[in-house]
Amino acid sequence: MQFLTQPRTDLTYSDVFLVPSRSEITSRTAVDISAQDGTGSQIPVVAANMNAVTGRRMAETIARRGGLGVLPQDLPLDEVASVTSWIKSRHPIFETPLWVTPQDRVLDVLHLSAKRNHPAVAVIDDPESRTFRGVVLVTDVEGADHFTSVSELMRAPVMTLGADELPAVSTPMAERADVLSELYQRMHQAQVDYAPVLDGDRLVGVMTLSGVLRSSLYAPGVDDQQRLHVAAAIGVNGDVKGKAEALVESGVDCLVVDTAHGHQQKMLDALSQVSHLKVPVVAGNVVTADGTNDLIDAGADIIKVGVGPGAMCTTRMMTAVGRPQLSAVLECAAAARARGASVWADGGVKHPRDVALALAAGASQVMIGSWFSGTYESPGDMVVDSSGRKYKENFGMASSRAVSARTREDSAYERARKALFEEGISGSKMYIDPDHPSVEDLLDRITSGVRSSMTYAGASTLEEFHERAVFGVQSASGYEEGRAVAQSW
Ligand SMILES: NC(=O)C1=CN([C@@H]2O[C@H](COP(=O)(O)OP(=O)(O)OC[C@H]3O[C@@H](n4cnc5c(N)ncnc54)[C@H](OP(=O)(O)O)[C@@H]3O)[C@@H](O)[C@H]2O)C=CC1
Ligand SMILES: Nc1nc2c(ncn2[C@@H]2O[C@H](COP(=O)(O)O)[C@@H](O)[C@H]2O)c(=O)[nH]1
Ligand SMILES: [K+]
Repeated sequence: MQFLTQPRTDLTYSDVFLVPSRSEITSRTAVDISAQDGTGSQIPVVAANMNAVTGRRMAETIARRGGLGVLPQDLPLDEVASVTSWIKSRHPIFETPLWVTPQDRVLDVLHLSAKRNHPAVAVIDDPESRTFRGVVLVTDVEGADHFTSVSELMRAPVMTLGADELPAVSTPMAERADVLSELYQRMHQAQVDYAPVLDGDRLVGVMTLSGVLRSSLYAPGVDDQQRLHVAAAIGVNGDVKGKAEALVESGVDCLVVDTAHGHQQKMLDALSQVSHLKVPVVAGNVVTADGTNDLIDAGADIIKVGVGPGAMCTTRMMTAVGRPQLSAVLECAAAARARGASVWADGGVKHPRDVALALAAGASQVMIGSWFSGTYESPGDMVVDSSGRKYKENFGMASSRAVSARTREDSAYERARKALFEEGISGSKMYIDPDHPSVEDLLDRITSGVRSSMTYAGASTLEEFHERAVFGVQSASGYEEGRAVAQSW
């Protein structure tokens, strides 16, 4: 990468733009956006290890589209093991259905319908047999009496699919896309946007119309047994070796050792406890070449970069410590690349352009928290405000809310002591974008933005994107000029 003119100050994403250059790439779909950092991610997007961001649904959904979810360090080990085995039992192509039984009520359907962006909930006899009975449309339950039973509203689906009609995950991508594009046409013509997938009379999945399209475009992120992959985080305290080994034993594919100040002795000690593990080890957070080199020396494969850019983060206001994120990524990526290691750019991403900039600056992947918390798939409950807008609550991992939950078992004194060092906000409303309510909608926007950005630079891989990128520094009005104008001036 290069700058048009060498900057004299540290910069963040909004401070820069990318200059287009001559391109031989004929289509935005012809570029490869898989991450080359040993994680097997097919798109360079990671869901952050934050309690309000990544749970089982987020990790599953993002892996099906080629990204990676990191389960937070606050989940007990047995819970991580159960979530991991659940994710690994999900189908890499069929979407996971929301289901109720005929005895359930409208209330149950309404509660479930906020969990995924599906237009219907399947009805099965019972969770063991999973014998398929019909569907309840979300539009049918809206406005219905909350205690009406599912059996009264249930209807036959317009279309069902046999599991053997759909391609297997081992089917080559081009062949898979052919089958799925035909299926898309069939569903579109029949005006069907939701089809249960059956094996005999057993419900094994669903395909939504947008899911069919996505499965033809995105390859899932899988382990060596073709099961969806997942990462998990640990902190630097306690029995790091024991915890890390237990996570890997339970099937976690990538380990993230995470603390606010990654360039500290406790982190180096923690890394010495986990470098024998046969999964990629990510460590952070740091913002300097020195920090990057020390963590690589201690055994990390991937360095997580970012102090203070996070939307829930008050570190810079509390301590003045951190560094504008683009410069942090540039410096750490250069250091890591010189050692054959990689960096993840963590925090501060609000638009697809920020992802493109981090990748152009040399990151192998980009970690996103708050933006993803305002989606159907994040773990929080959907709340409706007084004006009828839907939102979810988000909070920082160093906020009093997270710290008081994390230190539940400590003595009152220890809890009070730890509560003093609050570096995050406890309550933030993340509104659901009505046009892009699902994390998959956000992934569509991010990946199409990145693909397009790469072709403007004439790059067919992320490696070439980093090599060819030309950055310019812009004024605040330069940034403003790039924004769309929603009404006349
Ligand atoms: N990327 C970022 O900018 C930041 C991210 N976070 C996130 O918050 C979560 C909690 O992290 P964390 O607060 O590190 O908690 P951890 O539970 O991981 O513990 C951090 C340990 O490091 C010690 N420590 C020494 N110096 C510092 C320091 N400057 N800041 C924090 N701990 C320090 C602490 O000791 P003692 O308590 O005795 O001081 C404690 O033992 C993580 O998910 C982290 O990623 C938090 C802040 C910034
Ligand atoms: N200083 C703090 N940083 C935090 C806290 N919780 C999370 N984080 C960091 O933010 C990123 C995600 O950034 P976002 O802009 O996408 O939300 C996350 O991965 C952490 O590194 C916190 O309480 N304080
Ligand atoms: K911030």
